[in-house]
Amino acid sequence: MTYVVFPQAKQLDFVAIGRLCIDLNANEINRPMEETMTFTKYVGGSPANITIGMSRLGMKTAFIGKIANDQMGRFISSYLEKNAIDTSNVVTDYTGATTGLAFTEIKSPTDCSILMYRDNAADLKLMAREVDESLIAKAKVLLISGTALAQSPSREAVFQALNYAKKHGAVIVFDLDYRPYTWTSPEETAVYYNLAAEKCDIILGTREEFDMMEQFEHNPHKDDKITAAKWFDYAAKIVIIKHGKDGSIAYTQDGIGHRAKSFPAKVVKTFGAGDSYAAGFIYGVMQGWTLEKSMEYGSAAACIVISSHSCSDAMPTSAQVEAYIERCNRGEIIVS
Ligand SMILES: Nc1ncnc2c1ncn2[C@@H]1O[C@H](COP(=O)(O)OP(=O)(O)OP(=O)(O)O)[C@@H](O)[C@H]1O
Ligand SMILES: O=C(O)C[C@@H](O)[C@H](O)C(=O)CO
Repeated sequence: MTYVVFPQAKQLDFVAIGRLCIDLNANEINRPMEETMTFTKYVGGSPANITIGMSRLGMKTAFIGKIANDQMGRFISSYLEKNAIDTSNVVTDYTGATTGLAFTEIKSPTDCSILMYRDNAADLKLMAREVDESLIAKAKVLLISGTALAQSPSREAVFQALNYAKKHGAVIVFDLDYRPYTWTSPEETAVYYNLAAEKCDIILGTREEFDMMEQFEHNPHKDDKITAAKWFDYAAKIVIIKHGKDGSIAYTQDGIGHRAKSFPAKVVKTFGAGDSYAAGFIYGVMQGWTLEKSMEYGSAAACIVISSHSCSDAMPTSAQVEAYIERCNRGEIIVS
């Protein structure tokens, strides 16, 4: 059963818009930030990570975003280029904005948090007029991510990208990626998330992210099926609700909830799971696979990333995902 039809004639597989930043991941893991002395630098930001993941899986990708006019900004653009991502629409800020930094604290494999430095962040300065219509016109998929909606002018840039994607028939994917620190109030957040979600074909988020969007609605038991059903009255064809290590469920317009098996992982840290899952899942549905197989692929990609130190750098190739699934099937990954 095909739930989403991708415009196959287009030359670019995937373009994402939004956050490009730096992750500084603690080297001394299993201790609090107060006791952490050294960090390793990686490219970060959820949509950037997903694009890197798509590129590693062999897709033709591009990114739309804004970087600071400094060494960090140049590090980000050169990393994207090394990963075969088209950066022609990654523009540079000249107002003195800085690159967002995410210091990650890894207290234990299940207790991780992110300490953000995002004042005057360059990625949120992207303007609607800087979004290249011709790039979106040639893309099969546009991915938006919620954090870029948090402030103007980046918010308008995302809505402009959505207009172009609709005009040119790209499939639109919304990764909710809710990071409270860049928003001013829960009401503002819910309003803009809902406005954007109305336009999207595939919506991916955690239960908690959908709870945030539903704060003015009646879903007392946080029922995934009720959550998903709302979006089928708009543009959605697939709504995925993620539940961490308990896996995920994908709802389709026919009311069916599709579940896939999840895999064991020797977890180093939990962040990055959602980004690698998104890359693996979108890759799968673009190959014409069943939702179950695509979700399984996303889950295996997520396991690889959460078993690693980084998010972006650990994004797997197809060979790595397939090898991981085979190792799991042979019972070689045992989690104590
Ligand atoms: N501990 C785990 N063990 C195995 N698989 C996991 C684990 N945590 C997450 N996953 C896989 O990754 C998918 C996405 O994880 P999760 O629901 O935590 O997303 P997320 O909250 O968006 O991630 P992130 O922490 O990157 O924001 C899950 O559906 C599951 O397949
Ligand atoms: O910007 C953030 O919120 C942190 C990201 O850079 C980090 O890579 C992550 O959280 C992955 O999902």
